[in-house]
Amino acid sequence: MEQDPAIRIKGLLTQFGSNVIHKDLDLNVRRGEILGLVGGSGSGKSVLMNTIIGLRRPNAGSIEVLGQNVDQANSATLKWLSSRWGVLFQDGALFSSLTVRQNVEVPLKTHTELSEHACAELAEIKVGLAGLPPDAAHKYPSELSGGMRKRAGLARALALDPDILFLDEPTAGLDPIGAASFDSLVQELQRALGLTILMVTHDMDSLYTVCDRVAVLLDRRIKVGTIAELMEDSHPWIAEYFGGPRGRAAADARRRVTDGRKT
Ligand SMILES: Nc1ncnc2c1ncn2[C@@H]1O[C@H](COP(=O)(O)OP(=O)(O)OP(=O)(O)O)[C@@H](O)[C@H]1O
Repeated sequence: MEQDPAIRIKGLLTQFGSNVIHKDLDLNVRRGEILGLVGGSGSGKSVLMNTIIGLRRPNAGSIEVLGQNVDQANSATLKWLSSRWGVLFQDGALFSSLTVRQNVEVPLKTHTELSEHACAELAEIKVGLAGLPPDAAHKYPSELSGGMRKRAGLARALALDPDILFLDEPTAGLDPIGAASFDSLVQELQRALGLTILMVTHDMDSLYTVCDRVAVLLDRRIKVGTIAELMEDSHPWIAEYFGGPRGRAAADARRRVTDGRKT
């Protein structure tokens, strides 16, 4: 029997005035998978993520995360849920007046009764887990490169050992080497920690390299499948997305890597 999904969305309606963003949208995110979320600009990817994490109430429909109904959750349940998920916002969303270590300590101090010393030690472990050198813990966000800021945001998202990670365009703005190394980190963390990951991305290489399945936000609803399955889809946007020049280039690059491993 299939396990309950980590996230179950049923019949979601999202609208701003007369502007309908999602309608009759269904989505199951399986436990332990890395699901990429793609869609045209303005199709509602960020709004969907914000709705799943309770920052916005759906106009209709239901959202369950780890078996709890988010839209009807009381503040205690929401607090519990927010300790079970970690979020990496697009710009890292770090507090600029706090060092990296202090940023990572924020969720620890909000959600646990740990001592100052234990919070500091745990925060430093998470900084290392996110692939940052130890001295980065004492730096301010303004002293870090874009890639390091993303890793610092990731360290904070991992602070409470979450079950689910939400990543909003984690490789945007990174050079190809930085992006590839971030992708590897995400994959390693998923395997080591058994995380469920929902990742909004426009990065074709990330989709091919790290995602188990891809959810396409299209015409206010979601179509989900492996890339191979989606490539069989006749919808013109999906065909162009995966069969267009960037999609083909990413597929070729992936094939070369896989062939290289076999020889
Ligand atoms: N607070 C708001 N009030 C009114 N409209 C909003 C609000 N937030 C988002 N929207 C609208 O919802 C739609 C979806 O926005 P969203 O930011 O989720 O798109 P997206 O798919 O993440 O786009 P991109 O890939 O460009 O970041 C857009 O048309 C946007 O203008």
